[in-house]
Amino acid sequence: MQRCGFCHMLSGVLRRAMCVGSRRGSSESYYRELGDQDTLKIEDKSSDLSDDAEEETNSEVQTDSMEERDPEHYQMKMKAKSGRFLTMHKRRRKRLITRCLYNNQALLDDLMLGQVQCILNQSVEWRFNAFTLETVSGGRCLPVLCVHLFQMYGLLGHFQLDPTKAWKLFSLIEEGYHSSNPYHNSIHAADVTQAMHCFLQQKRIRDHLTPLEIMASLLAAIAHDMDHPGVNQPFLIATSNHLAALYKNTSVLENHHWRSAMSCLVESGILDHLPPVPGLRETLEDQISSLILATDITRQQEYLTHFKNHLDMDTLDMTKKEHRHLVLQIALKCADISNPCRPWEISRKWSLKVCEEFFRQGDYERRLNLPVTALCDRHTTSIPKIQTGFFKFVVTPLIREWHRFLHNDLSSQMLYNLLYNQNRWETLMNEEANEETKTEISDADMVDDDLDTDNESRRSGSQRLLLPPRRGSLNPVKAKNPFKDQLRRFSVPLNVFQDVRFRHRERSRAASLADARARRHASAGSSQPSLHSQLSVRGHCSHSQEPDRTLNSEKLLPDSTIASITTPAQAVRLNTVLNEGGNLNKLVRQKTFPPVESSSRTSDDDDFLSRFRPDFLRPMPSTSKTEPKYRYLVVGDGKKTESEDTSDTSLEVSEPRHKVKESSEAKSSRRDTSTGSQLRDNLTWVPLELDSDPLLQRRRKSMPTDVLPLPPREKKIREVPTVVPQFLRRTFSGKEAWSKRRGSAPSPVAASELRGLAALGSLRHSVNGGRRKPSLTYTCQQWIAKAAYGVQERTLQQFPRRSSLPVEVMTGISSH
Ligand SMILES: Nc1ncnc2c1ncn2[C@@H]1O[C@@H]2COP(=O)(O)O[C@H]2[C@H]1O
Ligand SMILES: [Zn+2]
Repeated sequence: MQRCGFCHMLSGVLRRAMCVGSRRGSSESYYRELGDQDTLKIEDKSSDLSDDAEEETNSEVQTDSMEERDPEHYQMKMKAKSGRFLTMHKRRRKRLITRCLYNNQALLDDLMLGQVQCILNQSVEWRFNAFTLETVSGGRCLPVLCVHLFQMYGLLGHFQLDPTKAWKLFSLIEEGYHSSNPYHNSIHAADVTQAMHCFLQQKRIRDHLTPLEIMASLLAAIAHDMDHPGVNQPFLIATSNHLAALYKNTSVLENHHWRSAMSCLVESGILDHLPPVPGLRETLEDQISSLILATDITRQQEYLTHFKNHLDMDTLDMTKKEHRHLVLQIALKCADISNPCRPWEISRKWSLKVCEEFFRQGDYERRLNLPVTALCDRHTTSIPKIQTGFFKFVVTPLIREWHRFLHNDLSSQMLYNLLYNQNRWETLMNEEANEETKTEISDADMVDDDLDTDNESRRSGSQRLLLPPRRGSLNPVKAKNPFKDQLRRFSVPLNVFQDVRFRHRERSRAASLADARARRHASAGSSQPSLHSQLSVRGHCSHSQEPDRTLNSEKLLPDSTIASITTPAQAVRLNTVLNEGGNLNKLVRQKTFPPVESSSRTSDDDDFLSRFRPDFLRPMPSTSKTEPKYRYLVVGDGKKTESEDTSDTSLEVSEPRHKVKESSEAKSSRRDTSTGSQLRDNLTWVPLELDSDPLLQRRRKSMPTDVLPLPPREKKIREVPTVVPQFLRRTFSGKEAWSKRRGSAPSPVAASELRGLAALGSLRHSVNGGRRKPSLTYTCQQWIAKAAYGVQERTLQQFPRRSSLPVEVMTGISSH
């Protein structure tokens, strides 16, 4: 492509400006120029990308003759070109030096560009390691990989995308990921993108895709977890996060991910120069949103059944747009949970990271005095258990179908790795179970000792009944055991541990077990570090060493996020971006938890919490025969409506229904170039104080809270709604604003908040006090339900209806 001197200079300035804006500063910013691969590539090369590309093209013309004339010089020149990255700013100068020393380029170049190139060359292989790319690219794995792929597929040329804007887009998306998340960070995005790239390269798919579908698939993979807060949807619901209210507790995170992605598209301006094909942009946006929404793991069964039906009946026709889209949705789903299918060393690393994130959430829940999600409780579950269950009930069913579809080397390799890895986790799980059994046996003996010498007067009557005193003669005194003061006695009923002395032991058990394991591994000369000890010890320490502080959910969220909108101005701006119409208070972060004192649960709490356990995954009972069981929110034309679904809500599947559509005005308003930064401006949070509020009295009159004598924990929970009006009053500090809000807003307590309360009382998994014996699970959905909510076969009807909650909470039907 010909460029005049002015354009040349301008593009240089733009690039520099882009790098100045980069989060990581100029010293780590660099810009990758062209790469070509022998893979699927869009043919249209009408517009090329940069002057360096031009240089390359020109120089290629001369290479043949050069090789003939001076082979040695030619070889050196090619080596110098092997790391084709240009660095900016200071690095540009350094780069010149390394160019002179091209013989030792890999050693001298501090960005290790040779290695980056080398890793990128493997980007179509299944053994690709995103962690390695992250290391060699100086922490920029996502934009580096994306530019490489966009160039490789010829998307930049085909859609006339400005490469500087492309780089900006990828950098913005990368910034949107929280590097503080152990799992949901930009490395995960790169990993999923690379997996998606592998799938797109499979013949059965590649031969049918349009450039638009390729671009949508890649963008969806890149942004599919953008701005993930590191906690799951039930946590957001339980803490009444405003996103949960905004998206009606439905695919909350996924909705947020795709909208965040859209904001980056707008802000980067990458689509400004799309060819003027009517509907191109809308189609691209629709595809991205639909692909990202499909990654909601709780809806896996829907998609899987749909896909399976096609495979069973052999009706997939890749020439049909809808069928290709379904295949891409499944491909992205597979890519999203493909870490168990990677080679063991890579897969294991992902497993540790995802579990670390789960356990962090469990710690937050514990500190917030919330019921700890089963999957996230480091004291009652373990990594091998989580992995075995996840591999077996979530990943295997999906990958098996994927293999049925692809039926080639890639899918065979994935399945092979999956089974191999699963086997390894099962072995670890069995080892763990054996260790626990041994520990229990020795514990039981020690407990006998303790109980013999214990002061009987410290026990309650029920404890005495459960654990009658044993005669000293039956329990000869043992040699002093180093673990004696640490181990929780699994063989003893839990209520024995209401004794403070035992409680301490319960908390210490994880550490002591881990210590024991670590010692065993060390003595066995195991070269592999014990992952039990790695995580349990770390987890235990972090928990036990935390000073008791006043906590709230905002403080505990790992990062400040878009989820942290606190002022009406911010809410208005976000509203403009989303253009969903009125009801601003939905967008204001609603604090529903009182500043929880970090305190341990009492048996009263346990009693209370075990009474209420709504199941969010199962159909809610309808109040009448004709009433729909579910309602899906459809946002269209700036209005909110509810579409009703009267179909059977069992695990059998229907077409994916959740689709948020926007009006064209909404889209055009989102396209305002300032909106992306508006979204990202909302990255602050304000600590909120909570006092009691007279409004509470008014509101609570409508709710018969005093029907039941309440245990202290429940009282605390019911006081939560006081916080909302108090907070809102503070937020809308002007009198006018306050009255304005009151005028347009629904009653101070929205159903979504009440759902949060219900969740609060419902997620307690540990009905037997933490001694969970996992029972058999059969399907992915059940596994997820069990893991995330601690719910298995029980249905909502089995739980007493809370008289203090309106019927909407029990039926799942929004009152709005
Ligand atoms: N190895 C794993 N073990 C357990 N859960 C996982 C694993 N990999 C992915 N997941 C879960 O599957 C979810 C897929 O969607 P997300 O990436 O949003 O979040 C992911 C995790 O919650
Ligand atoms: Zn993901």
